[in-house]
Amino acid sequence: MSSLEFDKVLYREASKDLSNNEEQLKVYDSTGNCVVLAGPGSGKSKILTLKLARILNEDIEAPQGVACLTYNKECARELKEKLYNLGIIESSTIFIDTVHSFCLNHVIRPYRHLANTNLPKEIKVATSREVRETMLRTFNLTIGKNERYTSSWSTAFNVYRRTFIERKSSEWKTNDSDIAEWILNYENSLRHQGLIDFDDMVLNGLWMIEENQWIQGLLQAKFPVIAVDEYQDLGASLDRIIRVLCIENDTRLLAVGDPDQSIYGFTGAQPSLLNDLADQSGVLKIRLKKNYRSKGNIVKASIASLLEERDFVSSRDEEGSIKFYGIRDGIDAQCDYICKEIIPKILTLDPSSTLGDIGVLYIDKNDGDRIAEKVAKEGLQYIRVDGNAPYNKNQLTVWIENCATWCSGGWLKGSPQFSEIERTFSSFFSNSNISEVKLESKKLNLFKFLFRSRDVELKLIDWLDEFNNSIVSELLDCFTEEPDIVKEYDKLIESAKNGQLKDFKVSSLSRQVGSKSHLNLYTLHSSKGLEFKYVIMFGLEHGRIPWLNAREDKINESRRLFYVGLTRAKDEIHLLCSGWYYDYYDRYQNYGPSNFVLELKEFVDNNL
Ligand SMILES: Nc1ncnc2c1ncn2[C@@H]1O[C@H](COP(=O)(O)OP(=O)(O)OP(=O)(O)O)[C@@H](O)[C@H]1O
Repeated sequence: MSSLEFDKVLYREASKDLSNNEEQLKVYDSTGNCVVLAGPGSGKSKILTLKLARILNEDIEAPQGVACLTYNKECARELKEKLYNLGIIESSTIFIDTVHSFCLNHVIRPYRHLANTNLPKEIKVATSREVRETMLRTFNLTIGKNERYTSSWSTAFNVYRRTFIERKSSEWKTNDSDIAEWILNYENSLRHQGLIDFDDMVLNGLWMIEENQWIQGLLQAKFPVIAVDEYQDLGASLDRIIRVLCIENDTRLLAVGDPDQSIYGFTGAQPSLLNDLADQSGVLKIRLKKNYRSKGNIVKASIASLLEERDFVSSRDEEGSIKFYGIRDGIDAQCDYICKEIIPKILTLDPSSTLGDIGVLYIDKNDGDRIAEKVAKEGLQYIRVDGNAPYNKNQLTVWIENCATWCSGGWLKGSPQFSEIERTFSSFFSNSNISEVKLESKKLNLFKFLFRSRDVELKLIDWLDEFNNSIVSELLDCFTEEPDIVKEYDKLIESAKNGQLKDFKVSSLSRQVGSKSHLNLYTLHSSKGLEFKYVIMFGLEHGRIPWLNAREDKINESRRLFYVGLTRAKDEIHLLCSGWYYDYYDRYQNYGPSNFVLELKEFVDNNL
């Protein structure tokens, strides 16, 4: 059997799963623009991957390809892995990456010389320090004459820039002329430094596409199909790009998303954009109704939390449970209760379960500090994803995680593939003057290191030490202009030496999600897309979720965030609150439990 035939058999096998779901089958058989609107756990990711596999095998022939746009690099990596499992190997005809990367690599870099833009000749991306400094300096020149710079100013700046994308419109100036002026000064200042930032990539990508029909034609010739995952989070610029290419032109669209899970308002994302796109003429709108993840009562309760009707039903027979705990004292007492009462009870009552089945979800990184401290005191190992986590994910740390995955068994499964690791490694040198011969010799060294380090039992710090000595220390020269990237790498090393990752093995670093022996600690935002048998949410106080005196759109977004947390659970939800918490000014306040919890409790008590 040829490898192509093998691929076809493999994805047909996988698509058998769809025979129990008429709506998924409609997506699978669609031939034109298709938008899938569906709730959590309904198989959006599954159908996106299967349909992409089918399109690649049946509808597209090299050198044409498919562009698949995702919310962030981690989503892109997950999608590549799922496609790989269906026999689809990344090649030059499959682009899977962020919208920023699409705009930079397929619009700005190739065509900016031929289009009318004010972008610098050499594209240099501003570091976060350069962005911060330029924002502050231009703020002081404009608004700062009368106001003090706070983080809410930078949020307002970003939301404005990402919402009012049409600079010729009257809205752009009139909505808030001070912020509009600040943005223009900021962008001019970046240009004087020969820099662009991430928003520039998407905005300029959009403007270039909109203003140049020949770019639309070239993109369509290269990528006759565009797929978008998590559409609800991708913001107004991406929405406009999709409309130009797929609604006003003939590029075929496959988009999946869930407006109820739109929780990134600060990126300019609005849940209405996806609903509106699905209603465009010529778009096949499909709603998936079965929830394969959560037991019945969890689906019912999560819908009730939205205060709106939804027709989702659980495909599971069992009921599932939602438990409420009013703890007298504040967040520390709740964390204590989780560690000493709830987790041991879960593990005792369900002996087949492990810490990896439990997700503890919270509002912010300070909650992460509180729970991590208590969990460590109890001697439990954990994975933590929030702003105070041992290190943040960036292109370098994610690449190191990938290398760790390869060493701890990935090499056997081809996941990740060495070619993927090698390609990212080469891309780090793209702005250096390294000769081909030298790069080849570095790649060989990388392969030798990874090959001799294939051992799941290796201590993480020993693996990192050797990796640093043989490969990474030299690689850091590529990031001299990106101190933030190096800072996160240093944090990773420090944490493996003396901090939270001290007793980790190399296998624990690699793709930590899904580790059986680690408790999962996540902010509600970072839990998106994940699922756990048991979900514990704490710190659910009024004033925290939602904020005190929040505007209606913010309250609605907080409600959706609460919904995202609830819908991560397969079997059981545990909700903790006390009413007490330390506010922004470090005052110990009691505004009572969150209304979201009170409303849900009433629903559960009366209906389930
Ligand atoms: N037709 C199907 N039959 C059986 N299981 C399915 C089917 N479709 C999806 N699933 C399973 O349901 C679970 C949820 O699927 P998936 O992750 O694709 O959902 P999702 O809609 O992307 O969820 P979320 O929006 O919460 O991230 C997965 O375990 C998946 O394998």
